[in-house]
Amino acid sequence: MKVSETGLPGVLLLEPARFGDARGFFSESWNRRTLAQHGIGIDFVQDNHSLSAQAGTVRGLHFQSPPHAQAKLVRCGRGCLFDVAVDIRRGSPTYGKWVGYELSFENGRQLLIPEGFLHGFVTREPDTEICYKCSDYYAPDCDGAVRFDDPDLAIDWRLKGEAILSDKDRTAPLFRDFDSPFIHEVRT
Ligand SMILES: Cc1cn([C@H]2C[C@H](O)[C@@H](COP(=O)(O)OP(=O)(O)O[C@H]3O[C@@H](C)C(=O)[C@@H](O)[C@H]3O)O2)c(=O)[nH]c1=O
Repeated sequence: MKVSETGLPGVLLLEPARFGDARGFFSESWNRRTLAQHGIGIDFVQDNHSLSAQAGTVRGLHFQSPPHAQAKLVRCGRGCLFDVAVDIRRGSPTYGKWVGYELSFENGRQLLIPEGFLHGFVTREPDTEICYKCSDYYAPDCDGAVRFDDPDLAIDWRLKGEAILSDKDRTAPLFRDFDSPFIHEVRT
């Protein structure tokens, strides 16, 4: 397992080992002990899986507020997607900054997104599946969103045409009108 830091402290890129043979490959997609050896001790309680039929489908940018904030460990089960995390911890030196990585069935990469970040993705291929572990249960009352194409966030989604969106995501608030429930904790 290779673990790399990203431009946002706490957001990590994980590359689990793959063991290829004549049949295909084997890979441990999640191993609590291996992650603990890398200092990642998140207690995941829910696995999510969604399919997006068309390339250019955007889901996000989403979060759940405390007390049901979620850390997420994201991977692509089929196809290819561009996965994005945005720091929304007020007072953070990287508040409003984003990172994005291509996660695909081919590359097997995973993105670890802690609490206090927006999460979203765009699919690059038809019939793309995303699988992610969450550290808290779905809590619709704590569900929130920010517009994926917000001009202040200026995320480069590299979309070729119009994004395919849910009604919720189409009407999400702009970042400047968004009152983040997260505060950056300074560790001494
Ligand atoms: C997220 C979620 C949704 N649902 C239901 C609610 C709704 O009827 C249906 C579709 O929900 P949504 O439109 O919110 O699904 P989607 O737009 O895929 O939402 C997801 O987007 C990505 C980017 C995330 O990071 C996730 O946390 C989640 O917010 O599924 C659950 O039952 N459990 C869940 O955990």
